[in-house]
Amino acid sequence: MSTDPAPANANPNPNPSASGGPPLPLSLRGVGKRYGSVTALDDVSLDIAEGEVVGLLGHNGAGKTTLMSLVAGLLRPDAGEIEVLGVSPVREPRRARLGLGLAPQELGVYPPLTVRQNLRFFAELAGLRRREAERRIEEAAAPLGLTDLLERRVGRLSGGEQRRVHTAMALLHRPRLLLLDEPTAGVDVETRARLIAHVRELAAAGTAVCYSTHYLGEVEDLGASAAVLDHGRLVARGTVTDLVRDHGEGAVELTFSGAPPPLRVPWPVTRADGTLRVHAREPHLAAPEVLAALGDSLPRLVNLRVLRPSLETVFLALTGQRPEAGAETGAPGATAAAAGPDDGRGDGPTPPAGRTVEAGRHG
Ligand SMILES: Nc1ncnc2c1ncn2[C@@H]1O[C@H](COP(=O)(O)OP(=O)(O)OP(=O)(O)O)[C@@H](O)[C@H]1O
Repeated sequence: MSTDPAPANANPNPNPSASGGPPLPLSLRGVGKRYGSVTALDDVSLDIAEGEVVGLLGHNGAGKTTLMSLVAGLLRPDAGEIEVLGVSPVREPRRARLGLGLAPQELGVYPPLTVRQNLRFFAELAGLRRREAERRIEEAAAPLGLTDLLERRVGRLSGGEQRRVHTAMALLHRPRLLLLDEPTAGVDVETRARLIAHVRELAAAGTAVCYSTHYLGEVEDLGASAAVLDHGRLVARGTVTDLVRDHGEGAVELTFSGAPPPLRVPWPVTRADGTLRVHAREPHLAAPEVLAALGDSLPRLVNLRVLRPSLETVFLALTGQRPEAGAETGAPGATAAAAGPDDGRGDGPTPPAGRTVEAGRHG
């Protein structure tokens, strides 16, 4: 994964509507949502401007799907205000829906019907007349590589092809706000590249896109900015460059056979799921000293990774866990074996809430 890409669509003015411009494609203010005793979203404020792609990041259960469902009017918020192009999906759900397209995480295709019949059905639901619908079907199918599959039954398509059909359905009425909930889950490299290229084209033409994913590389490929949810709270929002500057500490990551040993180094150390992370601004320079500090435990070291500041280390710093789905199986946050204060050298970051410094030498 490369770092510091030039964000193609960073939003210089986060809230044009507040300065008297046209309404934003999406505006959330203090939005909260609970399911019984579970707080799925807590005081979330987020804007998406015309032509902006926002990569919505967060671990399983962070609140991404809930956010999209609220915006699409499928759920009602318990607190706060949502506007889609200036229209409230709570007060005027039908009008708000006209401006948005949603491709939910769960596939919503009808296997016995052909691709064209599936798309036609959704075009009709979106209120398109027959001739217009046929034009839009061709228009949505081509960039997603579906033209040659239009007369095939969806049930006979591969999983990745079905997901492309599912995505095309959300595009038929040319929405100004597009909500894509993990659109590349389970698709191959080619489908992913095609989808990302098309999202970039749509954004270049002015579509605002909220794109949830567990693959951080996609945020950079999309030229997107990022919004990070952690336990229902929006913990970061900005361009990749800004987030890396503000939160992108580096780390030396060590994996051992058996339990990680205690480690005395002049940088903060955290442990999560059997992995030690030594947090240093220049991890490649810290690595030799970290190795030397292992002493008798060195033969048990099975992997060492130098994590240069990137969106991945931003995510780690903010959530305490790796980004990939299923990469971490433990509970969020790191477990402290022994707490100790920062050494005050200034080259190690202060771990955020939810992570505990394990052992830092006082120097
Ligand atoms: N219908 C529901 N009833 C009760 N709890 C729910 C319901 N839907 C979601 N939750 C809970 O709300 C929280 C947020 O879930 P949500 O599906 O929005 O997360 P997510 O970020 O989309 O996760 P994933 O990456 O797994 O799709 C989780 O704790 C989840 O268990």
